[in-house]
Amino acid sequence: MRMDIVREVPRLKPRPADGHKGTFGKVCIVAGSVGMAGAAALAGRAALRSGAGLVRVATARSALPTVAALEPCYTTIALPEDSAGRISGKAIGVILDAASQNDALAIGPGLGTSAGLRSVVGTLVQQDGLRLVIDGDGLNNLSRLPDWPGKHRAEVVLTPHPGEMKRLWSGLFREALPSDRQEAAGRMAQATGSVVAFKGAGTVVTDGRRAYVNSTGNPGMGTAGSGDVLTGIITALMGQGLACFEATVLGVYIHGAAGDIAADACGQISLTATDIIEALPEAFRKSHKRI
Ligand SMILES: NC(=O)C1=CN([C@@H]2O[C@H](COP(=O)(O)OP(=O)(O)OC[C@H]3O[C@@H](n4cnc5c(N)ncnc54)[C@H](OP(=O)(O)O)[C@@H]3O)[C@@H](O)[C@H]2O)[C@@H](O)CC1
Ligand SMILES: Nc1ncnc2c1ncn2[C@@H]1O[C@H](COP(=O)(O)OP(=O)(O)O)[C@@H](O)[C@H]1O
Repeated sequence: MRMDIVREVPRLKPRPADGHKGTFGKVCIVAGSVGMAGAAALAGRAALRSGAGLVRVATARSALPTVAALEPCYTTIALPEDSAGRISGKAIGVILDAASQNDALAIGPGLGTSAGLRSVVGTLVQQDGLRLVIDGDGLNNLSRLPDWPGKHRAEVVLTPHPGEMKRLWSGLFREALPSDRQEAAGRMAQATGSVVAFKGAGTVVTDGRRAYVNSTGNPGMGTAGSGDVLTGIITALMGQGLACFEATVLGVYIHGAAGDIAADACGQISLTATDIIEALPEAFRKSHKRI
């Protein structure tokens, strides 16, 4: 597969002097469940540290007090839940309202999987004009909807790790996942009309035409919640007006750079996803010297 290799990482524009929180993007993150409130908080907090003007975290009603207590700077939206404390299919109306009121929406971190969640994700990908990041269990629910690429109208970014990629792949293709990561990501992007960030050492970002292979990051980032942080970063960059491919390239680069700064400070062994968020200010300042 031939794709143009992108080597330059995009940058955010300097902030206008009269900018305000409405200028820098409203984003909503649909995430979390009882037992995985942390995933929602990590994504929401990472979005704040990545420059979104307003961050809303929509989560299962029972998980909300925990999610809200973990960070005072985002607001929260309580969603109807099922008996296991996962967001239920009945939440779709509130989620569609949130989608129409925000510049970008993410769904997935810590959701769990269920028929109700599958129908929520399936409905979201069909929304014209929606800019949507799908991660974690959002991808696991999506992989059980084999006909979604033919129906999708939203601008979609998929951020699978190898386990999620395998599930997505077997849902769409009757063949094994190619061992070449760039080929796998490129074919997934072409078949689905999405931007794909195939995560791992040397994350590949592609829209099926262009490919970027990331050089930042380290094995210390193989730690619970690290990918939830990436979701928040990419969503915030989309909220600030970057196109899906550019936001994903910059997001993956900054996430790895923050992971490298965090590893310098506390070592790869002790590094946690929270440390990556704490290192985002330095990662942005190094790469955006004038902002
Ligand atoms: N604090 C919280 O609330 C947290 C909540 N979280 C939330 O949990 C949800 C489930 O996500 P998850 O990734 O833990 O489970 P899942 O999708 O079954 O994947 C595991 C499978 O994939 C594979 N695999 C993974 N990476 C691989 C790699 N690099 N290379 C190769 N294989 C790899 C792995 O294979 P194995 O190595 O075990 O053979 C295993 O089979 C999700 O919504 C997330 O947001 C988490 O973020 C944690 C913190
Ligand atoms: N060896 C590595 N080198 C660089 N980045 C890594 C490495 N291992 C993991 N990462 C990054 O850490 C993140 C892990 O995400 P993910 O597996 O989704 O974690 P979680 O589901 O726990 O949030 C990805 O962005 C991945 O690229």
